[in-house]
Amino acid sequence: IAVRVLLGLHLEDGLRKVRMSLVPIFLPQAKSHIGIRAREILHSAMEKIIEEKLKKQQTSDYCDAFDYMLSSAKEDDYELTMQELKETAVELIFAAHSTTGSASTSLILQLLRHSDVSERTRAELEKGRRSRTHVPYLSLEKLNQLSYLDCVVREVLRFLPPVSGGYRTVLQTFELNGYQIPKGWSIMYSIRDTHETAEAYQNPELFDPDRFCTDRNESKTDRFSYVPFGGGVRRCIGRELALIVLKTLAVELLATVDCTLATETYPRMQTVPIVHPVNGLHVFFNYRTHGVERNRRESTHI
Ligand code: HEM
Repeated sequence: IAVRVLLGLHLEDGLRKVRMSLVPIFLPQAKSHIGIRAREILHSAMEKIIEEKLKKQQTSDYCDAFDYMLSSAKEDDYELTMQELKETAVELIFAAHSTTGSASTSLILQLLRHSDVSERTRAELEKGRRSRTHVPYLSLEKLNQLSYLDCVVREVLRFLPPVSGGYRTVLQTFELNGYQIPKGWSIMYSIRDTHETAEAYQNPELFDPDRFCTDRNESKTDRFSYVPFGGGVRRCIGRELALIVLKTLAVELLATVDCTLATETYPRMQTVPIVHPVNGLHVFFNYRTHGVERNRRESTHI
C-alpha cells in the first residue's frame, strides 16, 4: 500500500516479501548480509519500475509523492539520478510507512494495557459530541483541541519510540559530559536511552500520559529529552502528518469499537529494525452501538 500510495509504483508479488536491510555495513556472517542482498534485489527491480513510470506520460491529475519529488527537482533545474530515485523511494517507504505502522500498533497496545487511559481519552472525545452513535466529524482544529489525546500519543512515542536512534557525522570536535568526541567520527544517538534516562522524566519506566499535560510538561525544560522524531535540522519531515494519523486512528477506534486482546498474554516487543510485537498483536474489535456492544466480533492481526 505504501509503495502504491507514496510512489505510485507496483511491486511484483515476489518482491513484497523482500526485507530491507537497515544496517549500512557488510558482514558476511551476519544477517545484515542477507538484508543487503535483499536490498540489491529490491533496488534492481525498482529501477525497472521507475524507468517505466518515468516513460509514462502523466495521464491523470493525481500526483503521488514521487511525482512531486520529480517536479520539485525540475523546478530547481536538477535532474535526480536513478540511484537518488531508488534510495529516496526506499527511504520514504521505510521512513513514512514502517514508523507510522509501528507507532499505530504501540498505540493500540498501550490503550489495551491501560483501560483507564482509554476511558479518559474516550470521555474527552465524547465531550461536546451531539450523539453517541456516530464518529465525530474530525477537523484539524477539533483534533488540536483534544489535549489529553495529544498527551497519550506523545507518551506512546516516548515509551515505545519506533526508531531506536540515528547516525550523525561529527563536523567539529566537541565535549559531552567530560568526553571528547573528535571531528570525523560517526556516532549514534539513542532515542530509546534518552527517553528512558533523561532527568526530565519522573518514573520514566511508567506509561504516564499526564507527564505531558500542561501543568507538568516534563520535556519542556530540556530541548533534547523528547526525540521520537530525532532533532536538529534533519528532524523528521513527516512529524505533523504522523501525529495526525495516530490521533485519527485513536479517535476512530475509541469512537467505534472496544478492543480486547485476542491472545492470553501481551506480546513480547522487539526493537530491531523497528519496534514491533514478536508475532504481531492480535486483537478483537467489538463494534459499539449506542454504548452497547453489537454482537459482532472481528479479530485482526496488526
Ligand atoms: C510515528 C511516525 C514517525 C516516526 C517515529 C519517525 C521518526 C523519524 C526519525 C527518528 C527520523 C530521523 C531524524 C534524525 O536523523 O534526526 C526521521 C526522518 C525522516 N522521516 Fe520520519 N518518522 C515518522 C513518520 C514519518 C512520515 C509519515 C514521513 C513521510 C511522510 C517521514 C519521513 C521522514 C524523512 C523523509 C526523514 C529523513 C529526513 C532527513 O534526513 O532530513 N517520517 N523520522
